[in-house]
Amino acid sequence: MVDTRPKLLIVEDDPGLQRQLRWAYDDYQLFIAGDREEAIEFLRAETPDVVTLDLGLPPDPDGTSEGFATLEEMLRIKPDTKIIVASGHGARESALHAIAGGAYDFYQKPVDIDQLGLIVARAFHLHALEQENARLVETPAPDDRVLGRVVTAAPEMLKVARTVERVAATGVSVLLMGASGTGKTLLAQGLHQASGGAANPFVMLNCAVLPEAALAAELFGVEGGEDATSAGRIAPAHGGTLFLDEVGDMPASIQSRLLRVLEDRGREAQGAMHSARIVCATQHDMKALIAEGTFREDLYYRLAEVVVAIPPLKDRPGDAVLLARHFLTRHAAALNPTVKGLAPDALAAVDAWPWPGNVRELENRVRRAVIMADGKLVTADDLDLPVAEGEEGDCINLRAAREMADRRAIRRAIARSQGNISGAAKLLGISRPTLYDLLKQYGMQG
Ligand SMILES: Nc1ncnc2c1ncn2[C@@H]1O[C@H](COP(=O)(O)OP(=O)(O)OP(=O)(O)O)[C@@H](O)[C@H]1O
Repeated sequence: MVDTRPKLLIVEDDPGLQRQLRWAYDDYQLFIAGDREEAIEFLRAETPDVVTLDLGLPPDPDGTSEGFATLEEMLRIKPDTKIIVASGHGARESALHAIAGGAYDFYQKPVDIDQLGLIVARAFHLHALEQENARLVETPAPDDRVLGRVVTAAPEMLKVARTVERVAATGVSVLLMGASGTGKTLLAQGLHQASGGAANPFVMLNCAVLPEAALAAELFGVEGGEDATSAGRIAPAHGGTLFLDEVGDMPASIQSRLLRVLEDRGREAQGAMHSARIVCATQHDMKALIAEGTFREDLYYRLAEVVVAIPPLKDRPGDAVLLARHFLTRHAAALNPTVKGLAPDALAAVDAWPWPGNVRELENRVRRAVIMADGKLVTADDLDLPVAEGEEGDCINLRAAREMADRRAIRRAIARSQGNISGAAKLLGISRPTLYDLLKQYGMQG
């Protein structure tokens, strides 16, 4: 059977530690190298995503020169490898130096297997996110779209889209249930497109917003009126799709009238064929509204022949990052073409945030971040999201933490010196060329 576990390479010359580490990682395919040559061989042959590297390797087991040479060579061969370096007692300096040289993180010897396990798991997670991001950059957007404009790769949402597609052709009434911003309107539009009546109008009426009289006029028409709407959206021969948003807020009198119309329509098969198809949406628990007497049960069964539950964004693994990329590309083109992507801390933050406002919140944050970003990459700070901690709440990626702190300080100094680079450098206590180097390194604008 093919082993599909992620690959972890351990570069460690101490046989005792090798044994200890070999038993510690059941979740990964392990490769253990005792020196640089072996490590490079494994890297080329197995292309592991994550490597733990002891800096003290033969022929310099008490120094760090061989470890640094291995680090450099590995990153040259496979720059996306997440390399976690081990530093001995009092060797924090060399660990920081390794991070400046491209290592992902470090851990202190003697090895604490649990702590190292967390760092390794986080490295795999981040690597997977970066790969996903790179894949999305390369993949033309329409591949991740269903029902025309719904962007998703989550099985939970693909199932929803498939259900909508299937019912589109049948003419049954559909109730879309989901929290605010989950995409109910978008799905209703998708359903309309997928149904034969796409050439006919898509009419949306919000039952929570329209005053009762206006809602009644829209639905049932105005006596004596002459234009198309005066006959009412629900009238036979109107065709198309009538989308009743927030249907749970429909006033009682309108509920009764609508039920009568639908019952009549059910009796006249001919009329039904040409009249509008009704799609409803709600963020309320309709069964609870029925139980408390605010919504008619008989009308509910007319309107909800098929009920489609739309999962919140937090329950669609991977979709937040996918959608963030999608909105970033779209808004950057219009608002700030310098912006090209999401920084690693932004990716991790988007992935970790619970998105109480669902896709609408995500789109708003990305739009604002695209406007605010002062470099090529949008950061967690631009998105106004907290930087994601490790799943267990500890282990810091020092390089990312340092970069973020640098970015914040630089931004502040430039703002305070009103864009004057010499002034900003002075405030930061560094030379002008160093500030220019940092601006270049972080893709920021002076
Ligand atoms: N899967 C998705 N792919 C692309 N865009 C999406 C997706 N889901 C939602 N959106 C976008 O997010 C925004 C909010 O979606 P939508 O208006 O459909 O949500 P809603 O559930 O109807 O919200 P509300 O209950 O507040 O009316 C819209 O701009 C919509 O185009």
